[in-house]
Amino acid sequence: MSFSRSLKNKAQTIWEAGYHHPFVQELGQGTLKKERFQFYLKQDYLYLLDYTKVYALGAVKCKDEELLQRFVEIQHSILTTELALHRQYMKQFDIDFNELKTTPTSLFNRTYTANMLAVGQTGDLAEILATILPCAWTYYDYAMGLKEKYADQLEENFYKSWIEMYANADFLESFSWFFDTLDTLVENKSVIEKQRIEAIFTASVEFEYLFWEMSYQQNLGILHK
Ligand SMILES: Cc1ncc(C[n+]2csc(CCO)c2C)c(N)n1
Repeated sequence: MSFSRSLKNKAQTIWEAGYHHPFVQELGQGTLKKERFQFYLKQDYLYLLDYTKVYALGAVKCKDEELLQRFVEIQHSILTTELALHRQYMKQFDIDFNELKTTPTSLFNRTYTANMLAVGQTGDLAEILATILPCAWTYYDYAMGLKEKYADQLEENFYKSWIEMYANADFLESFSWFFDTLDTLVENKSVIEKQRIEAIFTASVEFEYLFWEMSYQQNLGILHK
């Protein structure tokens, strides 16, 4: 198995814990409390705006035109397609879009994006790919798992469009690009450098787990009750 494809196995314990987190499982069953999803939606919107900036930092470091195109394309698709679905859900929940301007970004959310932005600033392209890859990969993996596990309940599930957006086969094509690009970028790296990349990847998988936990607890930070 190639270096990039084996990264999931390196983070297996926390990867599986994320899938079994009550937020994820209840989303799959359609039983997740609306307040928890509302909290998630607002925090995730704020998260995604920062997340797209990591692609911009990657774009600055691209020496190859095709790579540059990809970074900018993915950034654009998040800013359009993915955020559009979030806005649609906000409408269903009567969340005024302007509310986002006064919603504090939770302490943990800031920690996660600050970590990715730091890798974006100081890392090379392989490290940048390693920090952003778990975001796309865990979502695809979890959404595919939920779609299959709760197939007989999917039609009545309030969160069906969320699951279907992330269990989208189009992602597969982008994954082969992610995997192949990362494998090429690590070709001449030492064992120590590769270990650093694995640690960056695993940290993002852990951050993803904690994002579910934060949303389930609706935890803005220790000073907010
Ligand atoms: C906390 C958090 N992590 C990951 C995603 C999912 N996601 C973000 S961008 C993207 C597409 C390509 O990178 C996907 C699948 C999210 N919404 N929120």
